Amino acid sequence: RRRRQLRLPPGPKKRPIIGNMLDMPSHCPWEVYAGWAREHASDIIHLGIPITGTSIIVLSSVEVAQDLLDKRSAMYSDRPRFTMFHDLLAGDRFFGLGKYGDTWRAHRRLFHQAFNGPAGGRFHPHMLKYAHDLLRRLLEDPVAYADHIDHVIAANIISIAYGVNVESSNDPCMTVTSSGMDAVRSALIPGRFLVDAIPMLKYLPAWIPGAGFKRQAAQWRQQVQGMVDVPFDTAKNIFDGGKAHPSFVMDNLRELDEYGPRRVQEEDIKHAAASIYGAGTDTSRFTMRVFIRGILENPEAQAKAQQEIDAIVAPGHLPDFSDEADLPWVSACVKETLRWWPITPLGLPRMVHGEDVYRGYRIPDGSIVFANAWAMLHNEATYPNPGAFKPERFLQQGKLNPAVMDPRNAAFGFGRRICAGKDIAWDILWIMVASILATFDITKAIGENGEVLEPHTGHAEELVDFPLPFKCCIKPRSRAAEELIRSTAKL
Ligand code: HEM
Repeated sequence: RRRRQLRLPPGPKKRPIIGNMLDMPSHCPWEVYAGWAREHASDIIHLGIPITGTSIIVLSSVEVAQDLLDKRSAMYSDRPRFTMFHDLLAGDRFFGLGKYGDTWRAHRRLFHQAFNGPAGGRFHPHMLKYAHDLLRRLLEDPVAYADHIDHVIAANIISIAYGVNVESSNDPCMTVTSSGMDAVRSALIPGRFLVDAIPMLKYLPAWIPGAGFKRQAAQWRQQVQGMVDVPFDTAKNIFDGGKAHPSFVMDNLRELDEYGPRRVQEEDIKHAAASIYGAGTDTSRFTMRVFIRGILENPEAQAKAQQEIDAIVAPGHLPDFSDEADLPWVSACVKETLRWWPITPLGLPRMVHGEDVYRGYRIPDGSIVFANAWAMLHNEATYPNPGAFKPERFLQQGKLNPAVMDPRNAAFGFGRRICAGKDIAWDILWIMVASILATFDITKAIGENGEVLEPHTGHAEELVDFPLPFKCCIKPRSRAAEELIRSTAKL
């Protein structure tokens, strides 16, 4: 009872019954939340809607996020449930959005074995091959750069997950996964389905007028099933035919063959593999788009990174992972990309289990918690002039400056549910950024009358926040760069 008398964290004034219902931002909520945190001088704020029983906590500093999501992870590691997505579509099969329980633990373990730290190095040859494929595509058709990034990232992730080589966007592995992701994205749009606010509606029969969401859910369920089954079955057929390319699925199938289902289950391999695609594709491809957008803001950074590459990488060669330690400018560009425009600005939501007390404030049981990565990565005190794309902020005397917070500490989340692919995500981004900087100049597009076209600032706010495609000019740096790209081995 004493706990219940404690104050909630500060936040915008609540009206009777509806609380903050009318305050809920529909546009860039991360910026609005950061403004409220400043206004109330508190890096933990609360929003509530008593009539629906909704309680939202927003964390705006790395310190509070670590205190709660890391140090009290037993209470803060679950995800909220959305009736449309969880009950009618996908259940807990995608562990990143699923319950904090045994399935999550089993899938997370498989990820850990495959991707954490040095383990992810096994996939460097895949990443290098696809980075070179991107260069070839950019050379042939630079205008469609965004499509090439989308294709190559998706193909790269499929090859890491399944060991299947997809060359064209019409490959069934590519079309089913992309259609499955469309369904996942659509089902998770906040506020789109009444059934998320009134879960009882899920019991309506599908034929009843007004129950169109159930028919929609049935169609999306099939798309999601295709995304889970088709690439896995393709990989299994190749594996059963006696070939095994290094990949998440084939490595685990081999383990299943050797040790039986004691250590790993086929269903877990299959669903965890779908999570690699589900969680890794949009995040990585949109972050690459942010990189291109950022470089347009700061041509000097591009020139500096290129000078560094020219000094370190031998003529006639492209950057490789072994160059990473000697290319701090390239790493600074990737860090600044993650900081400048975090594509998951509010991370992925958590749900609190049990009443908690923090800094004298009451955190109600069942609250939804957002770690506002955008606020942390745009904090003036940590990153002066945060709205500018300035990779140099991470450098001191030509080296990475350890005193400046690594944006990975916020961009990939916190605690036990921190991004399970953060190490390979970094590697995929790093090698693509290094390869592009080594061979291309990216500049603003030129209009018909020779005028410089400023890239628009439009962005899409879905599950992730990302720049809508913008025009730019991507040209090989020299004849030698062009020849180097043409000389790379085809997939
Ligand atoms: C730039 C690329 C990426 C960004 C910015 C990113 C960001 C995030 C964030 C913010 C979370 C939520 C963490 C939390 O709740 O605290 C997350 C979760 C996750 N990410 Fe990533 N991610 C990226 C790439 C990837 C890749 C390539 C993979 C797969 C190989 C991946 C797999 C996952 C999974 C499975 C989860 C759920 C973890 C769990 O709930 O236990 N991510 N990611």
